[in-house]
Amino acid sequence: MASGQWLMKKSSCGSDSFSKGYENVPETGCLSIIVLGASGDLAKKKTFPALFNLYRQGFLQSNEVHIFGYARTKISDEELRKRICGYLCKDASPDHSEDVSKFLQLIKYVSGSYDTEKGFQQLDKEISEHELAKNSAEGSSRRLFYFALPPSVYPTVCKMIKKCCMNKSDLGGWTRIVVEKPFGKDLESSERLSAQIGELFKEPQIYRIDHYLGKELVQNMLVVRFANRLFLPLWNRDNIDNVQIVFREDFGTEGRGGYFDEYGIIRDIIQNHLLQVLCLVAMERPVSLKPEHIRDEKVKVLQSVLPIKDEDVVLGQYEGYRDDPTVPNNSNTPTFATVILHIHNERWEGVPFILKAGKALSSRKAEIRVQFKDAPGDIFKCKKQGRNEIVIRLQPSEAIYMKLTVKQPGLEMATAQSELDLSYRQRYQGVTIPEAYERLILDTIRGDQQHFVRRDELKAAWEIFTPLLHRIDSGEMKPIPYEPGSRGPAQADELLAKAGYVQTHGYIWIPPTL
Ligand SMILES: NC(=O)C1=CN([C@@H]2O[C@H](COP(=O)(O)OP(=O)(O)OC[C@H]3O[C@@H](n4cnc5c(N)ncnc54)[C@H](OP(=O)(O)O)[C@@H]3O)[C@@H](O)[C@H]2O)C=CC1
Ligand SMILES: O=C1O[C@H](COP(=O)(O)O)[C@@H](O)[C@H](O)[C@H]1O
Repeated sequence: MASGQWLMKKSSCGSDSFSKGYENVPETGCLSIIVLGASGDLAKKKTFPALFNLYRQGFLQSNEVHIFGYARTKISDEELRKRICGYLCKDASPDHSEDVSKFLQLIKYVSGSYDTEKGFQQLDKEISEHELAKNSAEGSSRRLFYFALPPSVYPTVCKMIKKCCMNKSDLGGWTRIVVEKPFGKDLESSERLSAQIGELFKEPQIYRIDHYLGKELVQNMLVVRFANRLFLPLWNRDNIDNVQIVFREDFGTEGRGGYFDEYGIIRDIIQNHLLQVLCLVAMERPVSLKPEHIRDEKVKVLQSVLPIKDEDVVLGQYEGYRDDPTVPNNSNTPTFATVILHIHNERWEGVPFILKAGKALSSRKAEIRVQFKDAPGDIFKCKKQGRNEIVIRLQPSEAIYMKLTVKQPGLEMATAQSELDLSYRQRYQGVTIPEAYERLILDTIRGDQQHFVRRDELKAAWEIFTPLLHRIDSGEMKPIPYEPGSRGPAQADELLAKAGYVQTHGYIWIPPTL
């Protein structure tokens, strides 16, 4: 098995005001990872593959770790292993297959319901047996519960864990829970869910996962902003004209229509993933890299966002979305939205933050595009060629590039748009960029909450979007139909132009090839 391919320093920022009493948690020793909802889609596609990659790279040691799948479906250990096997070995090299079979042997399945004690007592028995087999002193081991489950069952599952499966943390070990989005449907339901979970678990035990916070280039945002003298004086309303944070998918809801129709694109992508990215683009410099210092700054940005105006919103629904039998024929759910947010503070007053997300569009990509103002006193008459932009391409083809105006090589004094380009595939050849889930699961084991959403952040995020969401839910605001495979409704581009975004016509960034 290869040892860690990607460099990760042991967290030095686990202790903070929220973590009092948790500073001395052991980072070695018996570890049980319990995947609740192990029979489901997320578990097989993301959770187990992330655990496998951590195992393969030596971050999970077979002499310490045991993995339990839990769900109602009655299947054997072997059946669960078969279900997930195909998702583990995408690049099936020969040494890889040995790792796969060793990893699969670490997995045990327990079947039980989510609202009765019997199954959880059985689960506790299995975990304890494993802990005993690893000679772990009672209570000194670590138990990580990953909720790959619909949020409707979170409260009962939390109760059952609290009642039947807790590690005795006062003896040095810990119990942590990782909860997936969506955390509620609006401010009220989210607060209710938070209160229910909060009665049973303390904040340092709760990891609200937003997998966009685990993406390499999202994590790079703070470094680019705060470690480069170049950007420090420019990152404000005096120099930046507008910011776009864009998510595009070139496929529709595909088999998830029932889930999606209840939530829509704003709850699925914008209120969580894109808003978290916005926080990192807009926040002030944190006092340090301690999780609470970072999260404090994120909350301040969210609390400075002004109420959303109707004229700053364009909604869309792709044609054919309602053909899905699990989607009602009269669905008002947006599959596309452009929403402009305004941040009322000294740094950002007057700068539109344009959040755009859509399904069934012409391409798949996620990026942050920071567009600078025009250079004053344009002696080259090059204004029409476009503005300076820094683009952070989250996916695909991770890259950071800066669009600049330069002299066109040749005898003429002509200008052209070009770029300074840091394309990861070219610059970091042979380096594997970890999957977001991989990195975040490792953080939960290490007790680092920096890249997880704190309860007050979540509340502030819902406060921004709840009034708009209620107007959509009640049918007061309607999505405009758009053709699948298109850019979305034309009105969204008109809104962009109105917000001040200037498109560089004729310029296309092409990821460099090796
Ligand atoms: N799938 C994805 O790509 C993503 C999912 N998520 C979130 O992750 C969580 C899990 O998602 P996903 O795996 O897709 O969900 P699934 O619908 O596949 O559900 C997971 C498991 O939960 C159990 N389950 C399903 N519905 C119910 C119900 N109504 N009551 C009780 N148990 C139920 C089922 O197990 P059994 O019947 O065997 O008990 C199922 O296998 C959700 O919160 C989702 O929003 C977040 C990001 C991406
Ligand atoms: O959370 C979600 O994210 C995926 C997109 O994730 P990505 O890492 O592939 O960008 C999206 O398809 C899904 O609808 C949403 O629930």
